[in-house]
Amino acid sequence: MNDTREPRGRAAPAEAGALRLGTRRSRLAMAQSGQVAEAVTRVTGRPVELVEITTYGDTSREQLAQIGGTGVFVTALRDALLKGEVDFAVHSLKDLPTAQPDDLVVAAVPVREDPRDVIVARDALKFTDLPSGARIGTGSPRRMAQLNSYARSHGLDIATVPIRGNVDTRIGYVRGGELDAVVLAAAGLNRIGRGDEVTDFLSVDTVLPAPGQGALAIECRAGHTAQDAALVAALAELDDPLTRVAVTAERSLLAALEAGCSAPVGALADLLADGQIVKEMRLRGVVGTTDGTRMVQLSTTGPVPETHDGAMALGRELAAEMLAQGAAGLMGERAH
Ligand SMILES: NCc1[nH]cc(CCC(=O)O)c1CC(=O)O
Repeated sequence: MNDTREPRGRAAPAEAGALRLGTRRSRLAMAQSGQVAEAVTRVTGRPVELVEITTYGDTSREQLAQIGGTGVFVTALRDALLKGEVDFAVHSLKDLPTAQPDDLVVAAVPVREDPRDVIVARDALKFTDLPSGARIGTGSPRRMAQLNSYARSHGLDIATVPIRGNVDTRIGYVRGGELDAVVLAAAGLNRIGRGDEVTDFLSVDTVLPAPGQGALAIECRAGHTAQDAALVAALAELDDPLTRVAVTAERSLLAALEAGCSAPVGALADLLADGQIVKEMRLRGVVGTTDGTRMVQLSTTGPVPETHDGAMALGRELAAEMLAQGAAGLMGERAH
């Protein structure tokens, strides 16, 4: 067992052996890790072994996962990477802090899933068919702000109700009759095989998704050893450059607003195509108070940025315009 790796203090992946994928054990994390594991085996020819990383958050109550819990999990996965206990990790990009640690690198951002938010409502109801007085559960200030704003401007009498918990718990509120609907991300439901429970897709014109929603990040050590560098290079094959440029712009906007993953910020970069030819990219951003009374929503359209710096600049520029319109003053509050 004691091989030559030990004295270097950092276990490198065994040559041609299994790659170790660090994962949380939640249903969503296991599903997306399993899906990425298959893709990684396809491009590297190596088996992938899932290594469950448990944290205080996993062993205590689910609530913690909501109260800044994602940060706790990301940190635990990153620690395992840095210690050499695992070779790579898969994160939901929308839960990943915008600051990138020096010793780690996002080796791939695979093709994005559906970025939209959806509702799961009783009686297969569509969003606009929810009756007067309907109660919609969501713990996200971003979703609350936009749903309440839409309801105000369209004379819809609905109430957003703050809830917490995993997907099962949330959908359980609808099945149990406590709520008329809950809002979730299409991508998460699809990944755990529950996409058929969606009763309506919210147009991104109504609710802009969270920056990076629907996209994954495959993170590795930044290539200080030959094995690390080889893995980073191999995983690059799973990168989708257009998804990466879009999420880079969205996350740059989030960072420039100095907002965290629980802030009421929506952002989406989409590509305007002419047939198969991508023509331009449009970046939209929104910030609002959770009651939906005050919103700043802007967009910009231009050539698809050709570099990382270009995508970063696009996000920063839109954020600067939003800040000039008072965005900072709308981000102070939090959901109860
Ligand atoms: N905050 C929890 C979370 N983080 C990632 C997803 C799934 C969607 C995605 O990968 O963007 C979800 C669930 C949800 O918002 O419904």
